[in-house]
Amino acid sequence: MADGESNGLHLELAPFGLEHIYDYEPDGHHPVHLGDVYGNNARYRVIHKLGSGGFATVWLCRDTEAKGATKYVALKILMAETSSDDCPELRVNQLKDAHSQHANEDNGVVFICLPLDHFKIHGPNGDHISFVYPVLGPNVSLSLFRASADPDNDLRSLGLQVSKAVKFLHRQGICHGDITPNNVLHRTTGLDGLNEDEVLKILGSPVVNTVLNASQERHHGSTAPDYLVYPVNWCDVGTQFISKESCLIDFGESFEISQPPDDLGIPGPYRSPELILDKKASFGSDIWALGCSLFEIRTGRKLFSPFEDEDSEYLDAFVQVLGRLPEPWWSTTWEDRRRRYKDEVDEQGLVVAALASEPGNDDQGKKERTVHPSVAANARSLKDKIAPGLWYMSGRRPNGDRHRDISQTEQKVFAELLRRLLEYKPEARISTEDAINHEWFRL
Ligand SMILES: Nc1ncnc2c1ncn2[C@@H]1O[C@H](COP(=O)(O)OP(=O)(O)OP(=O)(O)O)[C@@H](O)[C@H]1O
Repeated sequence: MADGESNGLHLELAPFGLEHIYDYEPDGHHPVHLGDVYGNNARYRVIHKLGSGGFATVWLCRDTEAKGATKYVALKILMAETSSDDCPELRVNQLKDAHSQHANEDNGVVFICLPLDHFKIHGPNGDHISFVYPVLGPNVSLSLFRASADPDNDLRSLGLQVSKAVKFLHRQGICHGDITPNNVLHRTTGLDGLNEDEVLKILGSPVVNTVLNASQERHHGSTAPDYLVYPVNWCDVGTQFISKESCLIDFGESFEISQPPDDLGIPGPYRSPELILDKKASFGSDIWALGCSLFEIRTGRKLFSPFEDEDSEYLDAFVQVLGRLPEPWWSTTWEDRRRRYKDEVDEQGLVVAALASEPGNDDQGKKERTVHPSVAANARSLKDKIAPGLWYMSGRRPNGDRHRDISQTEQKVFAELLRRLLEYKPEARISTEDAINHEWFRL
């Protein structure tokens, strides 16, 4: 029941899907309650929660100054400690300017979530930079699969939209730094113009989780809210409100190409080899993450998802599918390699396990053949990885998994695109400019 003890507070109900209660302290999250108002002239009134991440909470608000029809917006409130005047998320303002200069071009900016407004909130935990964004829906997920008459085409189209968004960013000299399917959300449609009751009927009424102190009583401090709010559950929202158009969010890891950071907070499955081995971030690391994301969008599965979330396990997963790493990574930089793999590859160019018990060894492979068919456990190429097709796992309903084959032709063409996005050396990877002209997007 308890969810973090550091500020002495805990939650009455399960903490799943909620921000950490211990992040409600000085420099942390701003405490928000339903009905609160923010912005100039108290313009934005909170009516629901849309989500939270490691650095922010995101709220559904009614824009009370909208003329004519009702209008809803998403209010993203950054933690105070990430609200510096040079915080990466402010880069979206720069993109907004670039957008107004190139408004009429088909340049991918429509697939980037640009702010409508921004301001600071002064609260008990500090000053919080806050952005007003359009209200977006779920990340690329079952929703589309549920609704689509032609999921193959729709998923490729989503892939093209993300690629175009990244192309636009790179043209502006900006790397996103955190390209993952979690940061690609569907746009919503049909909410503006409805009254608040109607919107809550569609999205579900907010459910709250009371914050308690060590004596199991409601707390009375100012740094935490009285309750946390569970976010909208998009699985229960009618697909007619979820558009087939997508939008890239979260610029919290973004950087100018001229000033790359020493590392990125991007999750393991999307980290490129040069990020892991040389701590180098560049356009190339975005392209690698785009390749992993396109695979996941199209197949519903992660391309690289070792059992343990550790660098060496990811490198292992790469060489199983993509072959030996180039030098000096293979012989020098990846210290654990010699323990795992022989120096030489086999006659087909595949890596050879050094020990009988290591991944890549056939005996190990045989044991793994009993796993779920969506897991291409013995895949030794990108085509092998794609071969199990599109899978959506439903943790919610028994037998709720959904499957769809991917044609042999598409497997071959898609593997060819991924191979070019996932070249080991970042400078050898295809640019987004060339990627969007690839045959896969025209199937
Ligand atoms: N404009 C939006 N409309 C609807 N929901 C949104 C919007 N922006 C963000 N969200 C939801 O809020 C969650 C957190 O947002 P975001 O990823 O931008 O926060 P963060 O703290 O910067 O994230 P992270 O820890 O993932 O880097 C998202 O995963 C998404 O579910």
